[in-house]
Amino acid sequence: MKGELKHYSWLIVITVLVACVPLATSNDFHLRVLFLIGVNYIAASGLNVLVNYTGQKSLGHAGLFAVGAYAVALLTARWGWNPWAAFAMAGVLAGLFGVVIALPALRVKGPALAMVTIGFGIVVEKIVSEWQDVFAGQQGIYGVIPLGIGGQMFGTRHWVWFVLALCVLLHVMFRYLLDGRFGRAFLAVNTAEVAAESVGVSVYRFKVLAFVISAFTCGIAGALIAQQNQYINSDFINFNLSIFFLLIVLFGGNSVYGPLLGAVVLTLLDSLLSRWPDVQHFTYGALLLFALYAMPNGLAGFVRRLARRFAPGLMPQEVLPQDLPPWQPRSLAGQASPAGGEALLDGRGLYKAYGGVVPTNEVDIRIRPGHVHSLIGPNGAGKTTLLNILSGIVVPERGTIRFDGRDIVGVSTNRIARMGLGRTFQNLRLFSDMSVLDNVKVGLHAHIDAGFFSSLLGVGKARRAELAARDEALQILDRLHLRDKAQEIAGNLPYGLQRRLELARALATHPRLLLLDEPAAGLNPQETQELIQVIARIRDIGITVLLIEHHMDLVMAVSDHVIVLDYGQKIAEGTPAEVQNNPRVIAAYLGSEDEEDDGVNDGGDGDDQQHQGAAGGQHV
Ligand SMILES: Nc1ncnc2c1ncn2[C@@H]1O[C@H](COP(=O)(O)OP(=O)(O)OP(=O)(O)O)[C@@H](O)[C@H]1O
Repeated sequence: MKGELKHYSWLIVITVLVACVPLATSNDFHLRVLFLIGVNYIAASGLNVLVNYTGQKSLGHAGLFAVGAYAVALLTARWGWNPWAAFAMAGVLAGLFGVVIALPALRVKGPALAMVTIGFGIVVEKIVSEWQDVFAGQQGIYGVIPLGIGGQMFGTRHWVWFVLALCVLLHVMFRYLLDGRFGRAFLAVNTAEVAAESVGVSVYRFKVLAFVISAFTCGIAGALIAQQNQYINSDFINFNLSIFFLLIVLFGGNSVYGPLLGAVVLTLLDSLLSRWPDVQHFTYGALLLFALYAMPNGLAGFVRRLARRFAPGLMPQEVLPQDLPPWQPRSLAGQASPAGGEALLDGRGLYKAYGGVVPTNEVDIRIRPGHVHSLIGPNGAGKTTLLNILSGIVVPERGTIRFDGRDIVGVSTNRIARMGLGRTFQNLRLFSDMSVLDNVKVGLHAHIDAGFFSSLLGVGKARRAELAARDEALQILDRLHLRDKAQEIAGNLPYGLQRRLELARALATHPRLLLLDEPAAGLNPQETQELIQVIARIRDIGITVLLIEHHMDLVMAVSDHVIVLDYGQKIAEGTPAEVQNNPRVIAAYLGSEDEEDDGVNDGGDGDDQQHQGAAGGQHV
């Protein structure tokens, strides 16, 4: 991990300094502010995963804070639970509520998601203020039992030390989690959901997980407030609290350190302005606007930019290993290929319509292992739709697909990717804010043996798996001559290299079958020549390829087998030479008076479809 020693040295120094504050002062107000900074950091540390990493903006997390606060209140004051057990249960219950609000979040995005979370916050607010019998509304629940050790309840100092210890623990755990496989997957879901699915990341699972993590930390924060005050009432739970939490993470910025910066600055500001509530709300609004406008990456991003500019030595830069052996795809070793003439992928009678347009019309497709297959056809012939069907992005209305002996119609894209079907996209879908190396590491996601808890705790196994993934990602980059770009931001690469990076990411999934959607689009002639060699090398290492291309030179140079689509129907297939001389193919590309009579365009409402010949020079 980057700058490990330096990080822990700083962490120890800061922790010791903060821990000394309660010894140096007995001023209750100052200690209370310190305690609140810690509580707000705890709430924001999980919300950071949801908002900044996964891109899900929530305006209802006061509701989850309430779940934690009322859980400890009811469990200890009403039902006599041990305060530690109640504290732990508060986090668990809030986590479960996180699943509840995650479910609508899987269907809606952006402003609609914000509305759903606001709705949740309002419902909780109403319940705790109106359901007097249980939650006692504004009057509140007294007698909440605080935490303590050996029968001694925590005093103000102990609370500060306890919250400090929790903050340090959460910081270390989130740093492990977010620097590894899970952090990359959250960011991937945020940047390009379809691409994340295509490399084996379940968007569904990671969105739910992010909600659960954020709910857990907000629940813990609520429990801390209720137990420290020994009291909770409905006035604590309001929309402003949700805004405050969101503001901390947006203002803090997209980094493990963001919530800390946000919590320190905004809690101090909150304490300073608490005497003037009107100015307080105005200031929050102004800060939010300022943060979004001037610091799109928050305070952490701003500090990072300053450090890069004025003190680059402070920025940790991972030292990458040199002289790694050439890459060999692990998953192919020892895997039996389908025997003899058996197809690796066998699609039959595939049909998909969009209204009157039928881009896939009763198509049969057989992909033989170890061969390069090309899928060609005029613009709008249905090539990308067919690729989307094969990779699970589009579900066909009819037809069957067997991949490697298993039926994959209706199976999620991420599961199909894990079975060994990798792909690239016609319009690049890189994780453009991540480094080149991290893009490839996301490709390796399903092959990194590090579960949630071992990643969170940074156990040896997870860290070794991370290092192995880094080395393998470098080997793949080396194979595609991108090794020297490993630490650059993917979105900053020239277009041709971005295309190559997408190919590297797809290779990292250890595909048995690789689908390439117009891999030469936008490449110059030299890059296209290099791509021909790359595809041949991919085939030589045992990966079967199906590619869509308009560049006929490339198709003819690399293909063992060519399939031609027109108006959603397969009109020809065979060797490049056979297809090249097929009159139906020539007619489809150049147009022919006999077209109508040939029945080539019988599929769907062909007349409605835009049917253009291939671009100049792309004749068969
Ligand atoms: N989600 C969709 N909704 C409606 N129509 C769609 C959708 N996806 C594809 N189509 C239509 O299906 C037809 C085939 O599109 P597709 O992208 O599969 O063709 P293509 O052969 O890959 O074209 P190109 O070579 O231009 O990329 C087009 O008419 C397109 O507008």
